[in-house]
Amino acid sequence: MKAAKHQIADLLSERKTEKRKSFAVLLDPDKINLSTFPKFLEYAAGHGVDFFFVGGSLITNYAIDKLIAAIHEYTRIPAILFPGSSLHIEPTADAILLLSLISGRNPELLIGQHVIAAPLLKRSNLEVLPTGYMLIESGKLTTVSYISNTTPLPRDKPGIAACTALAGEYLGLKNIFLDAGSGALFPVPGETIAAVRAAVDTPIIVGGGIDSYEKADAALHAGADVIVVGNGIEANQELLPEVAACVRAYNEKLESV
Ligand SMILES: CC(C)=CCC/C(C)=C/CC/C(C)=C/CC/C(C)=C/COP(=O)(O)OP(=O)(O)O
Ligand SMILES: O=P(O)(O)OC[C@@H](O)CO
Ligand SMILES: [Mg+2]
Repeated sequence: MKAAKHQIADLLSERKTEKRKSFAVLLDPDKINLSTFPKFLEYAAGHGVDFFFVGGSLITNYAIDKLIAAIHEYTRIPAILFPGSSLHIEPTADAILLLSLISGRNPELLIGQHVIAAPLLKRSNLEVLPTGYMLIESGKLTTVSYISNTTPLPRDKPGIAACTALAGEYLGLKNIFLDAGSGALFPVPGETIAAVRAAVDTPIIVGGGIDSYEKADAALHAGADVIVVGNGIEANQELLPEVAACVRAYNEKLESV
């Protein structure tokens, strides 16, 4: 096997050790207007976004390559694929969250798509980030739950989430992603994040329904390492500097201790 790239994995694990938090913006390829995108990219870079996650459960507009090219042209922010299927692999991205949907029992999303993706990933120069992906019930049926044909974990059972994450870590997954689902009514509960934080040593990514400073802050305090925001910023771009300020405030507080 050719030498693997570890840049983003190393960054995530260093930041986790230093308890420094990161902010990822989810870009839905179906919702990006390429003519206004450069302006948005400069705005995001100016406010200190750490990562772009690029993807969706269902993508109908196959312009991921153009989106990645613009990210590289206008920013130095890593473009990380967040794929719903092996059709969403774009080799010009910097990395890919190789999700295994461990909260579900759909073999296609535990290992099936990965077998199809493996030779493409090997040929690409993508950094592979093996990630245990867990859906948490969030008050409504989300696109990802419907498309994946899986039942999310109950939101009042942090113990099940902790055991699932721990099993994922024992299986060798290097990150845990707790997702309430895009546009969730309720974000992942703090108790669930805290239980998973206590169970595993991996970086924890948290997303779904984070649409305010307070919700971002609650997730960070519960133990999230990376906060992901998509829909909230699509609806109101002012949310981007708000969440960025929340992550920055958390990190600055650390430095002053
Ligand atoms: C192995 C490879 C390459 C792919 C499979 C990856 C797996 C297991 C995916 C799990 C299931 C899945 C469909 C994940 C998609 C997650 C995602 C990018 C969500 C973003 O939000 P949307 O669900 O698109 O919500 P909207 O309806 O708001 O657009
Ligand atoms: O769009 P939102 O609700 O911010 O969710 C982001 C991401 O975690 C969804 O997979
Ligand atoms: Mg989408």
